[in-house]
Amino acid sequence: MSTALQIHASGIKLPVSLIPSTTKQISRASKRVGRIRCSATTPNKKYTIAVLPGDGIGTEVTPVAVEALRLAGSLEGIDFEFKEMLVGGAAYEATGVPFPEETLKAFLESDAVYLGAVGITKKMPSSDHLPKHLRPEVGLMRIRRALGVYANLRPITVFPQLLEASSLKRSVTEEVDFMIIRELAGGLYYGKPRGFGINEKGEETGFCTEIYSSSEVDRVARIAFDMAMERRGKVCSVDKATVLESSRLWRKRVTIMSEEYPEVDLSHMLVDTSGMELIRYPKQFDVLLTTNVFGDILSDVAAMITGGIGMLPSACIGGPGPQLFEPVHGSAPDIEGEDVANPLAAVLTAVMLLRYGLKEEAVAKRIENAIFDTLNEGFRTRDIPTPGAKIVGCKKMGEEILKSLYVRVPPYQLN
Ligand SMILES: NC(=O)C1=CN([C@@H]2O[C@H](COP(=O)(O)OP(=O)(O)OC[C@H]3O[C@@H](n4cnc5c(N)ncnc54)[C@H](O)[C@@H]3O)[C@@H](O)[C@H]2O)C=CC1
Ligand SMILES: CC(C)CC(=O)C(=O)O
Ligand SMILES: [Mg+2]
Repeated sequence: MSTALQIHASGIKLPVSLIPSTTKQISRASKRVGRIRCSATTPNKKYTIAVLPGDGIGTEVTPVAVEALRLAGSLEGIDFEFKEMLVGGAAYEATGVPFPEETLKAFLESDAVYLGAVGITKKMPSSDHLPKHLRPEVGLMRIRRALGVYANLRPITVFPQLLEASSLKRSVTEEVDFMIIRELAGGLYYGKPRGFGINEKGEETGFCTEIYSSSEVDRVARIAFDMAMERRGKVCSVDKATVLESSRLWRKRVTIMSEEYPEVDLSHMLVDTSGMELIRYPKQFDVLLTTNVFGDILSDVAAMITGGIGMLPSACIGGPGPQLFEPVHGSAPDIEGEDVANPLAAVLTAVMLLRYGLKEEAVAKRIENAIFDTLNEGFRTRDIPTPGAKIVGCKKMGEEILKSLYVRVPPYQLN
């Protein structure tokens, strides 16, 4: 079905006058399109979301997620206020620091924080000339710290439409569905001492410290065990306990925690083996719990099961206030500005914001269904090609998701 389209401020085209903000508008639109089925009422709930597009493709994929949230929310009687803020290289350029005070203040008034990506860009292809505290990535690390989030949920879910998009065989990837839980607030990325020095031979050295305390391990392990209870009851804890003291403590605390969860089957795996097992037989995993650095690396490996890094969303949870939601990918300077980035990781991140942050499952389901439907219609970005697919850009993919939300919603998916 074709609908007139209007260019929204974000550059994404929305179906004209199908931008419902009131019940009347929705029912008018519904009559015109004839296929809209929704349970919208006058907006009765309002959420404020701090939105930080960041750098590179972060600025391209974030508007898609925002428009999906706005539209799906309005269909469920939820009104979002989006407060756009600076972070990373964009913030450094405008304010001289990658994490400005105003951005932090905005967090305190928000119900959730959404971040696109930070990092190097075509304009700033390296940040090596900057002191560490001014690098774009430090903006993100500070945000995670400021929000007190310590568990990063990275679901590895294979869409059946994308089985041919993976570099792995269908028989390996089919029906894979597991959750990587990456410790996010400690370990190698934050440990002290760290820095540069000169050794006894007069050579330059660089050093970092991986340090975990028992409480840091316990709190993230609890999230993993609780999640396993809701899923298939298995936790695989990944470490390098044969070599690292920090991993020995990790393994000990996870084992102690497992005593509180007799229904959960706990196993331990060394990180190098886990890299291999993720590619050999990923179906064995249900919840994969691991440290900050191992989780960072293994989730990019696991991305290839799903088709690519453009498919992985994440939720950073556990903090006392608003939680943080960010796609797993970075600023991708190699494709920045070309309108080819895959926005699905960003939109799936919006789903996680709704599900884990705001507990608005109905809206989350609407967006999830719209993604499913868009893939069913054959639309793909170029990073996830499948035979016979229609390869489209980032904006067009966004428009198709919005159309799925409005127009193509299969009846079985809604009330
Ligand atoms: N959460 C964050 O903000 C993250 C930031 N970074 C930063 O991003 C910058 C670039 O790092 P890279 O190693 O290049 O990692 P990257 O994730 O930005 O890109 C890796 C590769 O995946 C592709 N890719 C990434 N996202 C994609 C998408 N949505 N659609 C299609 N293709 C996609 C890129 O084109 C590139 O070839 C660095 O400054 C890094 O520190 C990296 C990872 C996460
Ligand atoms: C700034 C980096 C630690 C970001 C990253 O690679 C990630 O969180 O996956
Ligand atoms: Mg990473």
